[in-house]
Amino acid sequence: MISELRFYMRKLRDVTGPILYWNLLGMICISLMEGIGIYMLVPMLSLIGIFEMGTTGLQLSWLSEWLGRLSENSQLVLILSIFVVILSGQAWLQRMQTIRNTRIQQQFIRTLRQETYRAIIMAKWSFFLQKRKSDFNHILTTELARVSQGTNLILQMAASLIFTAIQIGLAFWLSAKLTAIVFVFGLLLFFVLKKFVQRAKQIGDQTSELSQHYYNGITEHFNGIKDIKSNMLEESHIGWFEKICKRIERNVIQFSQLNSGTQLIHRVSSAVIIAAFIYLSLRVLAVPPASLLLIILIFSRLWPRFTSIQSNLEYISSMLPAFQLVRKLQAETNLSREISSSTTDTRASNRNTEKEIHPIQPLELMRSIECINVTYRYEGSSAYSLENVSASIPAKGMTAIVGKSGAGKSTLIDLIMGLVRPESGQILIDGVPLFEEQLLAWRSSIGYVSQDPFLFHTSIRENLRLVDPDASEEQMWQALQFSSSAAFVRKLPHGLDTMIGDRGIRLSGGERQRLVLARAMLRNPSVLILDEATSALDSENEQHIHEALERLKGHVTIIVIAHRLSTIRTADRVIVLEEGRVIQQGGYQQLSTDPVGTFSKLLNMQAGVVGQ
Ligand SMILES: Nc1ncnc2c1ncn2[C@@H]1O[C@H](COP(=O)(O)OP(=O)(O)OP(=O)(O)O)[C@@H](O)[C@H]1O
Repeated sequence: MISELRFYMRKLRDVTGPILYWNLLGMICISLMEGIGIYMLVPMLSLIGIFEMGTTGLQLSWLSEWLGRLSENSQLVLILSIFVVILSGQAWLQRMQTIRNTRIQQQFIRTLRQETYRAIIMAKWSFFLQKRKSDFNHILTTELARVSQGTNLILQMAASLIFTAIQIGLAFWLSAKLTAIVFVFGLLLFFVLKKFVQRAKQIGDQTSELSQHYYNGITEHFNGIKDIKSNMLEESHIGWFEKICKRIERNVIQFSQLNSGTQLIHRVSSAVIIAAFIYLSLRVLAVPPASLLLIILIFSRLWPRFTSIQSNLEYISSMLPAFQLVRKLQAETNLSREISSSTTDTRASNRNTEKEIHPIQPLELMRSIECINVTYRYEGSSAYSLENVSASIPAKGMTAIVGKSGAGKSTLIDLIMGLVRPESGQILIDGVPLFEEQLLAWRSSIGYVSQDPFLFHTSIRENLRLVDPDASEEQMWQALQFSSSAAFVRKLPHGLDTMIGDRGIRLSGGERQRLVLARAMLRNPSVLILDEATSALDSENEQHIHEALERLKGHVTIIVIAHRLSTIRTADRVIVLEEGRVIQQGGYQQLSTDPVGTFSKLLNMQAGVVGQ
């Protein structure tokens, strides 16, 4: 727990720099002023005649001597004026301090947010394969919000500690003996209540776990809403939701019970201690009433500070799991960084991020992509998804990868794109092994169109400009024409400015894929990889895509994961995969006429299905 706090305090200092020390200095001023303001009550009370400063044993004779030179009225006006000036100044400083605290907190949390987001997004693809995406959403929203709240509490706690130290100092000056007694009682209570702080941490752990559960659950439910509705699974999901909501409620109440419990103990003990003090002072020690008033004054200033420190400690402990989660995720992502040189450094990310991410010169594929004895299995899986795969993909030609579902087509593509690395074997680009250093250059030369194409919830224009912010209107229409999307985009209510995605126009799977194809082409890729949609394209669209690919042949290296073998009639090369192995490769004509080969069987099967 302490190491966690120390880590974040160090980070806070690194992020905010000297402003943090100014903040601490401000706190000291404020507490001094507050303390002086409050303890000025003593001379004021003595003026009113409630008690004699001398009788309290205070070292204030110089003050009373000095004041004695003024008339009684001037004394009162002077003291009250100083009182108002000090407390107003303190209020003004307090305001500045609050604003500075917010600045520090926001700067820190913004940095942490950017750092975490950057670290996640720069991680390797294999990292994402092992993680639930909703965990990232959860950490970037809920847990970071808790960290932000926790940071605020830490700053408050630092203020509280400084205030308390100064108050103790001032109180010591007024009466060392009394202060020491109050202080010892405070410390005693702190040790008695230590286990409450540990319990707060346990409740905080549960909070993190529950909110992660909640987040994952709702993300999954809304992703699968169509299945839920069509299979009438609403009730079971509502049941789950109600259960988790009740657990969250219980968790929050538990913390409130704990926190209010320690507050109660503090208050009750405060009443008991002060009553005991008064009794002892009056009956046993016969302390004069003026000193008694001073006891109450000191006690009433110090005790609430102890209470708030205890309460703050409990809150911070309950937030610590959020700090731990963020730190753990950052550590994991740093280990899974795509390229060791790509930075997650805060200062670097604050600079021109755009340039830092894209300074890469794309590669130009000239001869071929060769897979040599490539073997791969997913982490945690005992079975190989690809075993000893050797295949050749000629540059500027069209290569089709075919095979049944689960044969390993997507895995092979991921390896070729360098998204995952082979367990053994090599991928050669123009005869050169695909090393980490070239990875981004290689990937930036690839245009990839996935089976389930992704478009952002914004206009078509913005979606296209993602890959080339300077693309002209003409270039965009050319790309749309090429992917046979131009006709349907023209018919949309606002053409290129039509909003698409969740709350915009709903496009069909085929239309989405063609738009993503247009986007990929705007990038002018050296290699185009198309994971053909299994069902999204009707025969007319399929024909359009086929024509488009034909037009590209000879200029761009095309790799198609083909589910419909009719699209690849003109492929220069076909690679047939089965259970992670290459069982055939060659030209379309050659393989389709091989009567015993798997490819001709697949062709016959599809022809049979189509013919029915
Ligand atoms: N993330 C993963 N973790 C573990 N195993 C996986 C993962 N992704 C795929 N696999 C396994 O690897 C094998 C190859 O999968 P892959 O997705 O490459 O096949 P595919 O030919 O592309 O299938 P489809 O045509 O259905 O997309 C399958 O047995 C699959 O279960």
